[in-house]
Amino acid sequence: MTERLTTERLIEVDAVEKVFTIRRKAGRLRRVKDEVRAVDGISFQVPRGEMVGYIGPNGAGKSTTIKMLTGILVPSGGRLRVAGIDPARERTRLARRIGVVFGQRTTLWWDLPLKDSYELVRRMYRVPDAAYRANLDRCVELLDLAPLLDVPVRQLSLGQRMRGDIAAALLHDPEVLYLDEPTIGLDVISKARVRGFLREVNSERGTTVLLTTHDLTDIEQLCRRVMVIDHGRVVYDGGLDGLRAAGDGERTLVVDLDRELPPIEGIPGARTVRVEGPRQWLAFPAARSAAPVVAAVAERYPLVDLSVREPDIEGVIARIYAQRDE
Ligand SMILES: Nc1ncnc2c1ncn2[C@@H]1O[C@H](COP(=O)(O)OP(=O)(O)OP(=O)(O)O)[C@@H](O)[C@H]1O
Repeated sequence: MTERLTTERLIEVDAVEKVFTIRRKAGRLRRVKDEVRAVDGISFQVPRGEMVGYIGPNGAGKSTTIKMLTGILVPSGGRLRVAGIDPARERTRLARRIGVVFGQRTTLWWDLPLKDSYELVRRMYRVPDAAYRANLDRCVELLDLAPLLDVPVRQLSLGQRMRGDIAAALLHDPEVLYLDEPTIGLDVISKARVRGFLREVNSERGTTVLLTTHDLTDIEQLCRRVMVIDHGRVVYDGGLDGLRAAGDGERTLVVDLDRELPPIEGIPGARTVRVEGPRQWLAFPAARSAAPVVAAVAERYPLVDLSVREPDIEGVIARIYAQRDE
């Protein structure tokens, strides 16, 4: 039973802290120590097979968390387990079970053709031949890598290199994939390709994914669950819909009336924010149901058509950060 539970919760983070001590000059000779609490008591769990967004403003502690989850950094406090392994203690054993992509830098060998980098990964992780072939073929096909295999990494464009990096992280069949900004700097088409591939990896292979990004479209398209971190603490952990509500966001009811009319008035819990000809926009709290607003409008106005728009997630998150800073 215990074994089952530990394998189900693939990532376990319990009251984890990371404090950096930095020394800075204070006057001509004196140096003082400053402490930066990069991660300040974070707890969460990720079950096997989930794809979770891990977002937050610059300096929130996202990369530090991922570095602790890979074993690169040792936590100052708390407890971490990935696939039942303590990352800092057994970094090498863990490396066989995880894949990591840091969007800002490559893990590939700069001067080698892509396929030689992959060969090195195969040897490093002692990937059995059949599994290596199958994984490589799949990545080459889905990430369109065939024309790039003989090209030295340094000659690849950012988008090509990113696809190459993602493939390298998956050749040894990791159970967990950490992605730190995997779509940074990519054009629209490359982003779509990378997202499609990640969706496939998660749904077909059941790979658990922790995704850090500043591009909220990544989150909207890939993750059902999102964690928001700010000043080293988790300030939200839940579904995207709940996030919209938590940010005190508003949804918008767009109604088409059968003719131009003055702004709609007297709808409980809603206010008209825009009028364009026969079309009007009414804002209401994201956490509330649209049904009573629709019913109240339909009762008193000649309603022809309607739609409900979700709050813009970017605005919602900006509001959450602003609330925290207040
Ligand atoms: N090696 C280090 N030494 C000292 N301070 C550090 C170190 N690494 C990170 N920090 C500090 O810890 C805090 C969290 O940094 P981290 O890189 O984890 O943030 P982030 O959420 O990944 O930000 P970004 O979105 O900008 O990548 C920041 O204040 C950063 O300056």
